[in-house]
Amino acid sequence: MFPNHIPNPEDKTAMALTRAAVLENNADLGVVFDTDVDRSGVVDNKGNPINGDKLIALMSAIVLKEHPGTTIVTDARTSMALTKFITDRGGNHCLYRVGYRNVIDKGVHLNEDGIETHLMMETSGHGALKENYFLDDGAYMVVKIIIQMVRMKLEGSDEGIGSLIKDLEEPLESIELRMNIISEPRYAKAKGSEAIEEFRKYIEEGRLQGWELDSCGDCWVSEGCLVDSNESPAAIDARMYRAKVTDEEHGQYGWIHLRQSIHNPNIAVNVQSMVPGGCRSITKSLRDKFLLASGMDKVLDISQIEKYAESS
Ligand SMILES: O=P(O)(O)OC[C@H]1O[C@H](O)[C@H](O)[C@@H](O)[C@@H]1O
Repeated sequence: MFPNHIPNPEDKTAMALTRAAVLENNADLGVVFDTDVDRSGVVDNKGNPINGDKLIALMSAIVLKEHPGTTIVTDARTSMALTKFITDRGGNHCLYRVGYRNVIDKGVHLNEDGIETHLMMETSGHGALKENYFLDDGAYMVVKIIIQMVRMKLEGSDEGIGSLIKDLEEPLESIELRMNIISEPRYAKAKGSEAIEEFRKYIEEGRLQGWELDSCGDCWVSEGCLVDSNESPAAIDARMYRAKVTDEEHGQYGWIHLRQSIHNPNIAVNVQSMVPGGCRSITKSLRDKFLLASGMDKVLDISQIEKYAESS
């Protein structure tokens, strides 16, 4: 396909062109890799793109058939629906820090602690399996998918691989915004870290009503699993916290995740909501009750937040 699109399973054009090729050729599967083949995405025989959360769900469905009850580690940008998908199949979902190394290392440590963890995947398409020596390996993921696809065909099913995730709901709303750190480059990391810690403090002090630092069972998204007795954790490369957002009417209807970008002097804000307008109201609260209230708007360029909060 190259050079028709950039090699990236998160890229809409890459997925759309692969979808078109699958439909045109009546193919069983389309595959998208990044340049070094550690990230992957696929397209099923009906042309449905399977990347991000959907790829994690597909791999979870396959791995949970082979290893019932296994723990699956992902980064904390996955949907509430993915957690439900995994737990409905008897799995345990460990939400962890963004960055594929963090996600894979967490799986290694959980296994060392006797918590059987067969799959570690990031929404970016990075993924590793215990059986493949925890290697970050997109090609191995796709081989597993092809084997499952052939198995289904041999069993007489023409439904295609996408049928394994047909009950995965999609978040109604999902956004990512960025706030540049206003600072000389050499101070940007420290300022970013300060902003994220302030965010945590505001939530812990209950200044954002209905917001609570997110956990999954015994795990804290920010710190990793409490059961993890790893004595020499890697230095924290970027600070990040996810908060679940609830109200009386809906219970938990969304979450917000703030983190220092791994590559750039900015803060990434991810928000998901299961109710209409939820992302906007969460963004407004972030602006009014945290960024403006704490004075962090002087340290961060909040123009994207303003624009989204005021859009209709
Ligand atoms: O922090 P960002 O710029 O959004 O990048 C985040 C990404 O950084 C790297 O590319 C890592 O390989 C990914 O695992 C991670 O998801």
